[in-house]
Amino acid sequence: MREATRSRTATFTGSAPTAARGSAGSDSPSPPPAEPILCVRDVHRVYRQPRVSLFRPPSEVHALRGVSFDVLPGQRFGIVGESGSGKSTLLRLLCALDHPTSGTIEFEGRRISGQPERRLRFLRRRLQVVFQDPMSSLDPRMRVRDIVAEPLVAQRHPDPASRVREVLSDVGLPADAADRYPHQFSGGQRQRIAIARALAPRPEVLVADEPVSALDVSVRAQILNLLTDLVEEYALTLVFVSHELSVVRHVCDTVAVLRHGELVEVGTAAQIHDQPRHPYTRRLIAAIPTLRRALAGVTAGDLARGAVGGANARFEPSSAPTEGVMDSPASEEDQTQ
Ligand SMILES: Nc1ncnc2c1ncn2[C@@H]1O[C@H](COP(=O)(O)OP(=O)(O)OP(=O)(O)O)[C@@H](O)[C@H]1O
Repeated sequence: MREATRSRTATFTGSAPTAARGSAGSDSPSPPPAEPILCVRDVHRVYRQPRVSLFRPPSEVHALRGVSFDVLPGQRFGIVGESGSGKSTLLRLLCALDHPTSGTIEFEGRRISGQPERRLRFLRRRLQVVFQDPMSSLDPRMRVRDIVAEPLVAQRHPDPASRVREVLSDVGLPADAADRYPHQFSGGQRQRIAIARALAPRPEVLVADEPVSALDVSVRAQILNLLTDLVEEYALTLVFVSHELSVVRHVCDTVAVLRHGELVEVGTAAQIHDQPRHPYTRRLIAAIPTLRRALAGVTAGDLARGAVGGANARFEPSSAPTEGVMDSPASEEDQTQ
């Protein structure tokens, strides 16, 4: 059965260059292609449910079906798909929090799939995750200082306290935030804490799992802006998972479209948006309300270059990608001072 599925597998390599890496002049010889930082090959994940009663036979869910792609250093790689398409499953595999039923995943050429935890220590600092819901990802009994310091202590950082202060400032939180507990913050601020914790050990890869979808619409733009700024500042490789193509389009330079556990299309964000090849991608684009579609035509690169709305153009709440109404001003709640 696995073989039958494999034969339907398409292989993609996300090879779009990032804006950050820039392009050589037409006369210069092109630089050698970068080695992928993440390499996913023919990955399947089958969830097997044991028989729980005489009347309930064992069942299987084939959540990923032969997924293959590369993520290059510095790339902002978006994975988009509807609910149940396998995004969270794929994300857990990329972070080695779960392992494929078959296929391989490598981080800088070192296999991380199917490895015991003791062989994954090198990965834990270098790849960090921001989860969807900051309320459930932050321990309510711990002060922010200890939450953010956790990965630093694990790696025996020489001065966790000063690194905590530094990274809290990087995410726009006041210094006294360190003494408080997660419930004393707004949703947007809690996501800033989660981002601070992820960035504290200075990872090379940041994986973000629907990082704004649990947030109030009025603070989503602020968190997206913060993430894109920090990706630049920390020279991160970003893997960004979302069910909203318009969000992915804003944040990422490369987009992979996942449907029923298969990658149906991978391309530059502009290609996917302007010339989608797969009918499913076209349906995702058609599902973006018209105004959003026009705004989604503005690339993050345009914004960064100041080609739209001046040099300091930002995602505004009214243009921030969302499913819902986004025209309300940024809430006072998320002001950090
Ligand atoms: N632990 C599990 N046991 C059994 N089936 C699972 C498990 N986790 C996920 N699935 C199934 O695998 C498929 C893919 O689920 P997954 O959560 O990866 O999708 P998703 O795209 O992240 O969805 P959502 O956006 O709703 O979170 C679904 O059919 C889901 O029911």
